[in-house]
Formats: sequence, structure tokens, C-alpha cells
Amino acid sequence: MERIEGMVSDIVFKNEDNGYTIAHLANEKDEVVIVGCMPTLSVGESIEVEGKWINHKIYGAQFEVNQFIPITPSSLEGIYVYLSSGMIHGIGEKMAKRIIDKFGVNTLDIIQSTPERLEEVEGIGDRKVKQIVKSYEENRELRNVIIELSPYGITPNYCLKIYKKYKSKAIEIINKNPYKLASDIRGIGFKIADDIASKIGIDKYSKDRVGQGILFALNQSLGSGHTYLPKNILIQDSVKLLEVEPGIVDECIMDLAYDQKIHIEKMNGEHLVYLIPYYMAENGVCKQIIKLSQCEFDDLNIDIEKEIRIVENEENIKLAQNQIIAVKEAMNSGVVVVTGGPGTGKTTTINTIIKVFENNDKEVLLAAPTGRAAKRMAETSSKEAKTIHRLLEMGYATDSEELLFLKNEEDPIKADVVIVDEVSMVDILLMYNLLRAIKHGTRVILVGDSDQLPSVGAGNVLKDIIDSNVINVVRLNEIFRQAQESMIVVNAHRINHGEPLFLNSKGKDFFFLKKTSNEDVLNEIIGLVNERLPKFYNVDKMKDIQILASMRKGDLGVTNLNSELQKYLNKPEKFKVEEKFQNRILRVGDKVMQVKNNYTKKWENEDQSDSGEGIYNGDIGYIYHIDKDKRNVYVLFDQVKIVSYKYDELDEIDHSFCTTIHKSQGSEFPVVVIPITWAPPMLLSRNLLYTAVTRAKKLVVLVGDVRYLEHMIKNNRTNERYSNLGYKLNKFKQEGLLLK
Ligand SMILES: Nc1ncnc2c1ncn2[C@@H]1O[C@H](COP(=O)(O)OP(=O)(O)OP(=O)(O)O)[C@@H](O)[C@H]1O
Repeated sequence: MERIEGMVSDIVFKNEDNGYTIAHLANEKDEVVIVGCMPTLSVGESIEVEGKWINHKIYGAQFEVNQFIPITPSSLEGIYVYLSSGMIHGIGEKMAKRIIDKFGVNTLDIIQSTPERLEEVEGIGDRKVKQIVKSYEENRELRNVIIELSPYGITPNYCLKIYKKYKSKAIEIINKNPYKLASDIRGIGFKIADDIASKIGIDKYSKDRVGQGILFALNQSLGSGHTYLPKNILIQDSVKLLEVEPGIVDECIMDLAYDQKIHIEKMNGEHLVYLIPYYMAENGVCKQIIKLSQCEFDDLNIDIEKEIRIVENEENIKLAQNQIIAVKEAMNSGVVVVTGGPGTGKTTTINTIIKVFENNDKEVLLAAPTGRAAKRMAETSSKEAKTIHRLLEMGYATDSEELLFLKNEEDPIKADVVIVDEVSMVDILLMYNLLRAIKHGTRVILVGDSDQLPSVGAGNVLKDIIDSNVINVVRLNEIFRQAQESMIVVNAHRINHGEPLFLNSKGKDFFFLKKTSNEDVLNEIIGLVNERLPKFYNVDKMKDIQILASMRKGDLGVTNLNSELQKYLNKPEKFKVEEKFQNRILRVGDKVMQVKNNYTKKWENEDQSDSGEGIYNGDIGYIYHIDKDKRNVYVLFDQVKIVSYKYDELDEIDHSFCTTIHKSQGSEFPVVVIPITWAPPMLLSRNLLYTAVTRAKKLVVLVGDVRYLEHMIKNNRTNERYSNLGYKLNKFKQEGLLLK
């Protein structure tokens, strides 16, 4: 396929029935005849056509058009944004301006057809022209997205995200339904999509618009963890978003339900509105967990007491009463939940359960929701542990980015026992996918701490299951002597009970350093991490210490802390390569975190003797090399895995000298430093502090204002999530549908 750009100078023929058009397309070089189905073409329009040259018997050479893309001729701004975006090697902001000052709307034509003319611009020589032409060609489709969308205020970075999502169909998809942007692209809100829609001519009161607004409001609510919204709340949210009357919204909610885009469930006279996958997941989890829990077992003809004693002797340990109950329940139940705070013996219990089953020839599989948590589980059990996604053999559907799990009810996981740790992090969709892949007769053991932050995704799965009292739950509440010596463990429990903390005991592991101004907190943290902690605790400032902040913005938010810490922990040096990307500098040696799951990201070790795929949300690594020519950044994870990121993939990594507490869920660090300062009320909460503190294994240092610490401990108001799993589980019980 070839491509030509130009302006339509004449329309010779147009068949109004089938859109077949013959036109002249002119550019700086020449004028050609184009033919094909182009029903909307008009004279004066700038377009790019894709197709092939044919030789017509009578009319000679013609370009047969396969598809054409309009280029907005007036979007000088778009051309500027594109040229200065950094996507075109060799052009910066100033150069972009000089080129556009010289060539105006013909700029792209010139680059495409007579690039040598670029040399007329001051500062451009033969080499630069070649560079420009090369990256211009490489970025062809992306260019169209930038030119089309930047007049709506969408930055090149977002255009890149949009392009990555929709590829060559980007413009077509947006023109058809701009609201898709708001649900598909993180960071693009309904307002921008709506702005595009109104420019395209979509009516404010059209059902399409109102329907999209309602779906958007529901999608947004997932971000706050809700699996559904009560109808009256959904109407309120939608009215605010769409600026239309409630009656129209109500009507459109019914239409969406008829079209099976949403599901409305009636509960105690209230209407609960679900997006379909969440409705199916909530019902599915409820049904499946009840089914699995009803299973009767007679396959372990063993003396459990004796089996436990064997393991106790091997491990030189005496299990506490509740740990023994947990092991017994695990043997006899289809589903059991084992829950408890830090130091209450969950790991010891899991390990005993594994041993008893394995001593009796049962196959046990281990899984956890994140890569880090799975790694820890593998370390403490000395047995392979997978992420739940891997256990379910996740893959992608052909030709789409849709996640698929190969393990499901038709091809379930083959195991006698599945043990899942850190279940507080599992959302309703993942739990559904997990449970549907577990066959009747496989025991399921769910382990977690329900006082941790709930899952990032929708639902309150672990807490709902525990609170429903429908599934067997064993609560471990004894803090073992060894654990009691740790103020981290003791204070974590005190936080949970809303009690004041033991701070600054000599020789202990939990400190509070009082500083009131943000500046003092910042300087204290830098001093601690850069000098005092490494010196007095013999820890590595990069690898062993993790700073955890509650928010992203502000002086003591993650973004600012990272840029301040970078100045001390990884200073610029003459031979240390660095590159500026918008508002951050990436430098060799920087500590970075992968911020989304990328199951297919390839890694290999240094001598390429080992390789694999999969880098997960929360994985921490170090920038190992930056290749400015290849435009690649290489990051080293787990000391051996080298992963290459193209410049346009760098939104997958963030600096991680400091990370959010939310991102730290499921990870552990030797030393944790936490700024304690003002934050929005929902972030000054008990379970956020609890989650942060329980990430530390050796030392916790809090720096800030004790009033906020006290406030956090007192504030046990967790943000309520609309989730109906607990109610549904209970309904089964009340209606006598449980067998035991
Ligand atoms: N029955 C027991 N008797 C004595 N010590 C125990 C017993 N069970 C566990 N411990 C000890 O208590 C400490 C905490 O146990 P474990 O690591 O199993 O708890 P946990 O709930 O997994 O903690 P965390 O969530 O902090 O990892 C460990 O040092 C462990 O050896």
C-alpha cells in the first residue's frame, strides 16, 4: 500500500448512490487523479489517501484509494503540537515554531514531498532533514491523531495513549463515539470527550450522549470501589455530568437496561444499577463460593491431630488453638477464610496446611494477586506461588486487548487445594474469574487481613465474605511472643484498635520525628534516607528504604518527593546518561516502579541466557541504561531481569524513591519512612496508616505532625463501597439454601 497527501483541487465525478468518486489531489510535487469510494470528499479538503497505483486503459495512471483520512488544514496548532512533541527526532519547540513560521499549513506537505526545502529553515542541514523524514514516516498514524485531537486540548502524550489503544482506527472510533475516550483512556474525562462530541455535532439531549454519560458515571464509580450505584445516586451523578434534567436520565437508564448495557436489580424497594460484568461477577462469586463451600470431603482418612503433631515436630513449633482450628477447617471445608493482622501466624498456618496436605499426596497450588505478593509467598513457603492471573493462564484475545483466562469452568485448575494469600487485594472481577476456574471438590483457602486497604478494583470481597458469616472464617488474633517484640506489629494492632502508639522506645523499631512545616518534614526525610538510616541501621538507601506517602500532589506528595529525593539519592554526574521527558528526568541509577500489569513485557538477563515475560504493577527496578539513539530505557528488575522500554512506553514506569501507600499494598520493605502531614480527609484514615506501617519488616519512621497521626488513628471511617455480595450471601442462608 502507498500513501499520498494533498488537497482536493477538483471533483470530477461523484456517484451519490455508492459514493464512488474521481478527484484531483494536489500537493507541492504534482497533481494526481484519485478514484474510489469517498462519499464525503469536498474540494479544498486536505486528505491523506492509502491505496495503489493502477493504469486505466483510457485515462492512464490513477491512484485507487483504499481508505482516506481527512487532515484538518486549519490545525496549525495541531501541526505545531505534533512537531514539538518530541516524537520527531531532531525537532524541539523552537525549531517547530521556525518551521511553521516558514511553511504554515503546508508544513506537512513539505516534509512529505519536498523535505529538502526544510533546509531553508535556519538550523536545519542535510542530516537533520534525513532524521526528520525518518521519524515522520515512523509516526505517520500517530501524527494524524495528534493533528486531529490537539485542537481539543489533548496533549501529544494522551494522543500517544489513544493511538496505542486504537491504533490506525483511532480517528474513526473517536468520530463515531468520542465518549469511548473517557472510559478507555485514563486521564481523559467526560468533559473533553463531550467537547469533542459537541464539535462533531452530537446534540446535548440526544439519547446517545445521555446514555454515554450514564455509562461513564457508572464506570467512574468503579474507581471508588462500587460494584453498583443506587439509581437515585446514579441519576444525581449523571445530571451533574450532563447538565440535563433528571427525567431524561431516568428514561435513558431504562433504555440502557432494555439494551442490556446495564442491569437493574431490585433490593428492598431500591433499584441498584450495575454494569453487566460486575453484576455477573457479584452473582457468580456468590453462587460459586457457596457451591464450593458445600462440598463434602471424605478423601482424607487421616488423624488430623497426629498429622499436625508431625509438622509441629518437624518445624519445632506448637500451633496455637486457632491455628489448629484453621488447619482442621482447611482439611474439611470446601472454602475457608483465614484472617488476622501482622504477626498472628498466618504464614505459619499456611505452611502447616501445605505440609499436611502434601504429606497426604494432595496437590496444593499457591497464588496471590500481585507479583510481589506471590514472590513473598514463594519465599516463605519454599514452594512455587503464582499470580492469580498466571494461575488462570491469562492471555489476550486475538486482535484485541481483551484479557482472557484459559482456565475457567470448562477447563478448571487441576489441584486438590488452592491457597490464595493477600485476598484483601482481590477485586470482584478477579475473584469471579478465580472461583469459576475451581472445580467442585477442590478446597479453597483464602488468606488475608481485612483491615488492610480494600482492593483497587471494585468490590469489598474479603470483608463481605467475612462479615456475611456464611463461609467458614478462622480469625487469628494472638500476637506471638516473637512478634510482640516488634513495635511495628504491636503498633499496627494498636492502630487497628484506635489506641495511642508506643513511640521512640529505646532500641526498638518504631519512631516518630516531630516536624511541623512541610519544608522541615522534607529535609528530615532527605537527611534520614540519605545519611542517618544507612549509617545507623546499616541499610542500603536505595534498596532497603521505602518512602510511602498518602497522596501524589503537594510538597510531600509522591511526585515532589521523588524529584527532591532524586537530587540526593541519584545525583546527575558527568557520565550518567539522563533524558528529560516532559516534567521528569530519567537518569541511569534511578529507582523506578512498573505502574501497570504488563503480562507480555519481555525481559532477559544480561548475557541473554535466560528470558521470560511479565512485569507487574508494583515491581521495583533501577534504570540500567538509556540508549538515546535507539530511544530505549532499560530497567533492571529483581537483579537479573533487564526490560527495555521504548520512549513512548515510559508511562508504564514512575520514579519510586517514594510511592503511594496504595501502590505498596502486597509489598514489604526492610525500612519504611512515612510523612505524616495534612492530606484530604479520606486519606487521613486508619487503614491507610495501618497498611503503610505493616509494609515494614525492620523499622518504621514517621515524620511530621502528631496531630495528624492521632487523627488518622481515630478515623476508622472507611469509605463505604456499594457492594452487594454480603447481602446476597446472606440471602442464600436466610432462604435455607445452604446445606450445612
Ligand atoms: N504457634 C506459634 N508459636 C510460636 N510462634 C509462632 C507461632 N505461629 C507463628 N509464630 C511466630 O510468630 C511470628 C509471626 O508469624 P507469621 O509470620 O506466621 O505471621 P503472619 O500473620 O504471617 O505475619 P505477617 O502478616 O506479619 O507476615 C513469626 O516469628 C512466627 O515464627
